[in-house]
Amino acid sequence: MSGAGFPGDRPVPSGPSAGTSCPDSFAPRRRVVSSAGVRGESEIRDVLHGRLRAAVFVLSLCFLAFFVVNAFSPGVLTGILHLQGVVVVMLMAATALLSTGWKPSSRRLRIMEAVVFGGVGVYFIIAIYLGMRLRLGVEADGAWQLADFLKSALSCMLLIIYTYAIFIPNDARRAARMIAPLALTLLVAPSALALTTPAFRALLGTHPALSFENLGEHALLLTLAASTAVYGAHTINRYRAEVLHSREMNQYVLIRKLGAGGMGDVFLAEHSLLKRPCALKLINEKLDQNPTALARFELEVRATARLSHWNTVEVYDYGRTDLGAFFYVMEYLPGCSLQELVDRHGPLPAGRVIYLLRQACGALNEAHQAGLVHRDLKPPNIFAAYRGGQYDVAKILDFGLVKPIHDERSSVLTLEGVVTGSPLYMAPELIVRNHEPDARVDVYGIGAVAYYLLTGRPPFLGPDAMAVMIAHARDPVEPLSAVVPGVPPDLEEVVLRCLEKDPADRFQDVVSLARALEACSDADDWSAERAAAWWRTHQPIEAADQPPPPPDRETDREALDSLNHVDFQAIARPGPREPLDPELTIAEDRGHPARLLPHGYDATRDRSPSESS
Ligand SMILES: Nc1ncnc2c1ncn2[C@@H]1O[C@H](COP(=O)(O)OP(=O)(O)OP(=O)(O)O)[C@@H](O)[C@H]1O
Repeated sequence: MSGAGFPGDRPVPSGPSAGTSCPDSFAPRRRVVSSAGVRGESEIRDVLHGRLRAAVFVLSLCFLAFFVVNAFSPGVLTGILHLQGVVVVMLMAATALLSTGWKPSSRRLRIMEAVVFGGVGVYFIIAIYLGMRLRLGVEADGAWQLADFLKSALSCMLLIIYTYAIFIPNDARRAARMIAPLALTLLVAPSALALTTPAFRALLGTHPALSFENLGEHALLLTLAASTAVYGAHTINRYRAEVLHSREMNQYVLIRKLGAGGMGDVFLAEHSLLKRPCALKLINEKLDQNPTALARFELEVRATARLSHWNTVEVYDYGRTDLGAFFYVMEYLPGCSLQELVDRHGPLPAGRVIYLLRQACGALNEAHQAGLVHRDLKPPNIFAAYRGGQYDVAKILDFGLVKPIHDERSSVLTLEGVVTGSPLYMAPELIVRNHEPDARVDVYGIGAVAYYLLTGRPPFLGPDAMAVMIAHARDPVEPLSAVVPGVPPDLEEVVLRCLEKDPADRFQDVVSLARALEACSDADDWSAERAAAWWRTHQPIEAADQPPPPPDRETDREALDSLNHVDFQAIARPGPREPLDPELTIAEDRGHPARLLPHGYDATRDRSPSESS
């Protein structure tokens, strides 16, 4: 047991001065490598490259067909024919270029896409303008010819719009940004003609062929086509995203969903090469569009990655999927959160609370020494995990609200509403803002979590979030022994001191809090052995979450022998990958064993404190 009051056999800072006297000991030992993003980027590029090539090829065939038909039709302007010929040659050249080994960046591909479709739009403006002027000159049935011409121009434009929507991968917003100007090109030429040609103006709205009802119908059709094209692009994009999310995310294979939080879904996943299980948190699509939420997400990842304490969840990686969704990967924690532990088994005995929270203090001490305050400590954010062959290893996660103590920028980032964090466990100074939040906010958080673990309810309850927050700021907390008889007085005193309204009246840091917990009479009442016995009887950890068995030496030797006969060329040229089959469920496909914790677990089961000990 360390002098700072933190249990566990891992190297942890051993005193209040650990961080300040030797800041290097808190230097980041892990680095977040966003390799996933790198691979995702090349995948996006490849998808875009192939799709753009197909789109340009289809367009060049369509334009070639019209060029051939027009070349043999009388009455087509030579100027338009020449222009069409130029467009055909350019589209074919672009198809040929995209079919060579040339590997442009995504940005260049997007520029090329804009040039191709923008060029087609410009061609349409010129061709429609010239074509309309030509037909206007025909004396007898000019207006009817003009209307027919507009109708066929409309059909061609619909073909182009749908080609764009089907082939080019886009989200709805980007699809709209490209499709709307394409659709509007149909309005540009008639508007220009109306401005420059009085004869056309005279026909507009008066001649039955150019009546406003007729033109309005065209406009309606165009608007509907453009809207369905945008919606279609969005749907294709989302369906593809769902298929990808359901199976693979860069180099991670998703096995099953672990749960969902405020920022997004969490999946049990496996690195495809390392075969290491991990938890992958995928940020919500809605938040994806929100720069503040994204900044908060990155802050969460970076803040956690700066910490190296055994009782802080380890971050392995972060990046973006090929569709641009953010995710990060952390160590997978077999076990459950303290919230789930109390939900399933009722309030915890004093010794176990002390055992878990002293470890949490160790992790927080490192964060505080590094200038970070968690600010959102709550039972769901602390895990009782099975790690390194030990049970009840406390792990702090979700550093989403971590705030560097003197970082103005990040304090703004956490301000998405009036206050951030869970109202049930929130320190008064976060609500009243009469005091700059510092590490003592987390001392309050630990006290509130301890209150919940010992009594099964948070320190303050109320009809809504505001009522609870006001209670934190104003009302005296009900003594724990009044809620649950039998809470040891010394532990109750520690918890109530953590929950003092004025930070000056609390423990001034988590080191003194850990020492006070260690000094409680029940501190030695729980141990690694007791934890192991409890988990075995109450909630066995599945074999899938146990360390893998030692390797079979015979198999190893065979594997080594086989290395002498490796077909390196085959490795350099991997065969085609099996297509994704959205019908398969992830778990079935992976042949993964059943869940660690069954869904629909009866929360009222095993509720008595005695049973949970
Ligand atoms: N590293 C992990 N290992 C195992 N399970 C995890 C891990 N991280 C999260 N989970 C589980 O995934 C679910 C969602 O976690 P998450 O942290 O997003 O929830 P939350 O704390 O409610 O989120 P938030 O604080 O953003 O509102 C929870 O049930 C949690 O138990």
